[in-house]
Amino acid sequence: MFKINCLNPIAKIGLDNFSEEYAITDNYEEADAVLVRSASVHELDLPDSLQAIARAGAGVNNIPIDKCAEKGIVVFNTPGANANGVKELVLTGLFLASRDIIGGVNWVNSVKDDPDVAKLVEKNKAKYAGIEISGKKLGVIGLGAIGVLVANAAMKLGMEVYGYDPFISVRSAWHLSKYIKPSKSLAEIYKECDFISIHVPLSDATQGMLNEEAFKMMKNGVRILNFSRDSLVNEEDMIAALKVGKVFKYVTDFPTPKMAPLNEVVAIPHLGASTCESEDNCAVMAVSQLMDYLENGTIRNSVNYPDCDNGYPDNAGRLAIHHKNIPNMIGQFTSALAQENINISDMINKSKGQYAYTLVDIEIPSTPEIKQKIKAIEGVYRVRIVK
Ligand SMILES: NC(=O)c1ccc[n+]([C@@H]2O[C@H](COP(=O)([O-])OP(=O)(O)OC[C@H]3O[C@@H](n4cnc5c(N)ncnc54)[C@H](O)[C@@H]3O)[C@@H](O)[C@H]2O)c1
Ligand SMILES: O=C(O)CC[C@@H](O)C(=O)O
Repeated sequence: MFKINCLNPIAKIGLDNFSEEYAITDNYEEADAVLVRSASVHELDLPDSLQAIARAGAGVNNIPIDKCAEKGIVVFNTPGANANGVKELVLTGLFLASRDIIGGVNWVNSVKDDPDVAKLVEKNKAKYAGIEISGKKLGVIGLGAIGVLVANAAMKLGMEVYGYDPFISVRSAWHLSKYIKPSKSLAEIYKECDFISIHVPLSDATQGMLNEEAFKMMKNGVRILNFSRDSLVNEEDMIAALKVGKVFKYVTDFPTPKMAPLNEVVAIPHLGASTCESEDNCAVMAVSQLMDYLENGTIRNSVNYPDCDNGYPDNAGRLAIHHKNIPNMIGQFTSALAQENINISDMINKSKGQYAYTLVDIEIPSTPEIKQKIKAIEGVYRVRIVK
């Protein structure tokens, strides 16, 4: 029986896919695997029972992925599963940034009981006027699952779209419209674009990338959209740029105490992935990946371990070994098994950065003694008996 703990509410359609071999537990400390959305795992201990964490979503900055890797805990996410939900809100954001729609609606609410409201509207509406997005230049930074959908959709709405992503995947490149202009530098995006939307993961490399230096290069009155993570933007620098009108509107899915009260900021309560469809897609994908990992040792869409699939374990035994990606690990595994006169019937080894993963199928059922022998090898983080 595998015990699953949910750190956030997870869509029922996903949880319903767990077979009777699984039980949902309220006790994180005894969980074999955890499902999470935005709850932070950084402050939590990682119990020895924990084998996997599945993020029902894209961003994994709420999970200590290296610490997990070193304990042999595989961290999954669900690439693309909520991308359409986010894209639709980004399109909404483009329109909210083009005229002061929120300011105007709030003002109408403040005068709604006035019998002369219709006259007041005609007298005051100019304050909330703006521009059309058609014909304007949009810069999309990060052309992954979301960025590509945003770029293609904005192009269809008549925008001239520039895209920047030095690490674009083949899959994304396939899906990107040929009408999107590839930018060679961020500077080109900053200098050319009337609207800029950022779709990169938060990391040491991207933290604070929209800062004073970047704003200096931008057009006066640029509109900036951030549906990725708050600290991609340097808050003080953004506030300064808003005050002088360098940035006309900042639309963000991540309100902060300093940003939320500003008139030039449209602060949305992290709603990007909050649609029935996105929540269902993420839950179904996360649960499927967890089950395949727990039952077969298969890794799909992990952010700290490599993809690795040796199918259903149809030999007598299977060991899943998490280890450092250094020379002579496989040699030591095979020697250890040979010393016990155990024949290997199949084996697969994959690596991702400094971490590696080996699935070894053997001709006898795995035992705690075999597990212990492999675990004793220097550089091994975890050994799991799959079968
Ligand atoms: N608001 C929400 O509810 C919501 C929902 C989903 C995702 N997100 C956020 O959006 C981010 C993107 O999601 P996604 O599904 O498109 O992820 P993704 O992994 O498919 O795409 C990210 C893209 O950013 C690119 N990239 C990385 N560093 C870059 C850099 N320095 N400059 C330019 N491009 C760079 C990568 O090459 C990749 O193509 C997530 O990491 C998450 O933080 C927010
Ligand atoms: O789960 C959510 O609501 C937010 C998800 C989103 O921020 C993500 O990175 O996928």
